[in-house]
Amino acid sequence: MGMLVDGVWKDVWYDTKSTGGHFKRSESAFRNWVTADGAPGPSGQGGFKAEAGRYHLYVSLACPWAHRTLIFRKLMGLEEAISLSIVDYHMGENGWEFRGRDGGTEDHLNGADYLWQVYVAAKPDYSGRVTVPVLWDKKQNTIVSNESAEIIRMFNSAFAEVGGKGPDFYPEDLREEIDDINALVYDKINNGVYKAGFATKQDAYEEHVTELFDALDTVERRLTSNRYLTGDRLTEADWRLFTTLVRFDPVYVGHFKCNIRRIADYPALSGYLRELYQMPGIAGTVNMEHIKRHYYGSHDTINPTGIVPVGPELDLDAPHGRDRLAKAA
Ligand SMILES: N[C@@H](CCC(=O)N[C@@H](CS)C(=O)NCC(=O)O)C(=O)O
Repeated sequence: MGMLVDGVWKDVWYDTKSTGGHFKRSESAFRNWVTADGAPGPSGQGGFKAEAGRYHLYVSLACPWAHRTLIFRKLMGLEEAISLSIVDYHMGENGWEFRGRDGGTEDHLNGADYLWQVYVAAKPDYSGRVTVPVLWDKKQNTIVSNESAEIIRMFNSAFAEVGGKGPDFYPEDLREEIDDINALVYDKINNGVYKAGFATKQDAYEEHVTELFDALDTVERRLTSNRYLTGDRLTEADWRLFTTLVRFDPVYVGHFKCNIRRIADYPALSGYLRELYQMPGIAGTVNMEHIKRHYYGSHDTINPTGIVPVGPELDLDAPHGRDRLAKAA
């Protein structure tokens, strides 16, 4: 674990001293958008037109943020159009690295050993964290974006004319509702598990773990009468929640001490998790070995022995029982 300072790699853990034991996530630095015609998107520079074969995605199979982008690449039929490299599950003193073992790959494109080298190739004096996912442009040899929330919107809509297919997961008429639910889910659940798990003071941990479970209770109530978060249509809000839920019982309950309840204890959330997992193509994006080995093996300050627990037994293929709620539109 570390970061780049003026293009030089430094092995440092997150600073929680200056924030009273609270983990504060940094803003993503590369915020350009691929668009259908290459016009600038909501932020950054223009010039990134959607073209088949032009873009490359770097992911970790362990990471919930990168997992979103892998799901959208799959659901929008972009596997041929957007090539992929997968970092090793272990993140050590050099940060994310390419080792080509157990489902991880080499860096097919830039030939890097470490992901930080890809960031330096894009911006030689880059300072900041080196995170996955990364969307790389082979034409301009640079990083388009390292913000998963924005990459999934690009995959959702920019590639329709170059082979992208699939439903619209961010439909006009639901945008306000999706944005509202995303705000809660991001702050209290997706990032909430990290705020609990990376806290270094008891009161900081307790504050975030309590907020996390309040938010899970809210979402459970919503999913008791709604098939999906915004009603009967599956949207990006659901996929954003899914990548945290699927990691919850195997990792966050133990490793991040998010153990007030398990997802298995929530009837609606656990059925909903199984329904999403069982949708075509999704199980193939979930690699439980990478997920467990990464978290338990890479955070020395939390789990110094690196021992990976054997359990829990999970059966994500069990019937989900969600059919009794409204059918997907
Ligand atoms: N805002 C980013 C966050 C990505 C992120 O934090 N990824 C983690 C892996 S789960 C990472 O690469 N962390 C390395 C680090 O912070 O040094 C996004 O959603 O794309």
